[in-house]
Amino acid sequence: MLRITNLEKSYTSKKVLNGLDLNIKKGEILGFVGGNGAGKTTTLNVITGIVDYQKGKVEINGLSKEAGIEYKKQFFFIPDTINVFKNVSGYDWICFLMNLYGEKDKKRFDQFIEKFDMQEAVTKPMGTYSYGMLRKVLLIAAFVISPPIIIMDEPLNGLDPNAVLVFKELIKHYVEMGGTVFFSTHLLDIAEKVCSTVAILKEGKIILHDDIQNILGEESLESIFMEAQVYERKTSIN
Ligand SMILES: Nc1ncnc2c1ncn2[C@@H]1O[C@H](COP(=O)(O)OP(=O)(O)OP(=O)(O)O)[C@@H](O)[C@H]1O
Repeated sequence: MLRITNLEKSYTSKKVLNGLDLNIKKGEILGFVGGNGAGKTTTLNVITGIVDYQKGKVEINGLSKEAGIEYKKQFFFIPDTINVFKNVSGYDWICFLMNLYGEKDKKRFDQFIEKFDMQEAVTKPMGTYSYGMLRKVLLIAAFVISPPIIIMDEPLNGLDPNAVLVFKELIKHYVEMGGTVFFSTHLLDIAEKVCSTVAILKEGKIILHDDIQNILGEESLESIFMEAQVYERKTSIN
């Protein structure tokens, strides 16, 4: 579904991604973890075309960014920092996105608005939204559009407990319907509960990518993560 090969990215003289390889299969819910500054956001920004890179290859469903809009239609991205049209309502904005992606299921749209408890806010300008409300609008857009892969940077930031439950439910349903999820997180307990696979990024490379069951065994993801910061473990996917 998503294949990254030998990716290198530097900001001026600082090399952040150093030959990163990652192969995400259809149906995976991949939790992308790594210490502060490991390069998670940079990786997501490279995949989604927000920043450029010096070397390597990024493909989604065999398409690279040179395919233009067809490449962009393969994913929906929820960034950590959200810039929105302040005078446009969440409702109008999602309608616009649905048109862009060719999605027509308004019934599902209404259901998701209700699930995220956004009935009142959704018709108001997005400039009046709290951070959590903006995150909910983006999640509603992602699940309504339902592209081949949903990519998210710290998707649980700002969500209340009810929204976290809805998030888990909708991810499960989306993957059952053929979707793939790739998200960065610092919340290892959530990753443990939501993800089917985990990839650990260290010094610009993936040092572990495996099924959550294989990784966990007797240990928590937290202790695996701490251990991986010290010792490199062999990746068994890729
Ligand atoms: N625009 C930029 N210009 C220069 N350096 C940058 C830029 N963006 C990120 N970096 C550097 O690249 C490295 C990786 O940053 P990145 O935000 O990708 O890490 P991260 O794993 O997402 O971190 P965190 O978990 O703290 O959010 C850091 O050392 C950061 O200082």
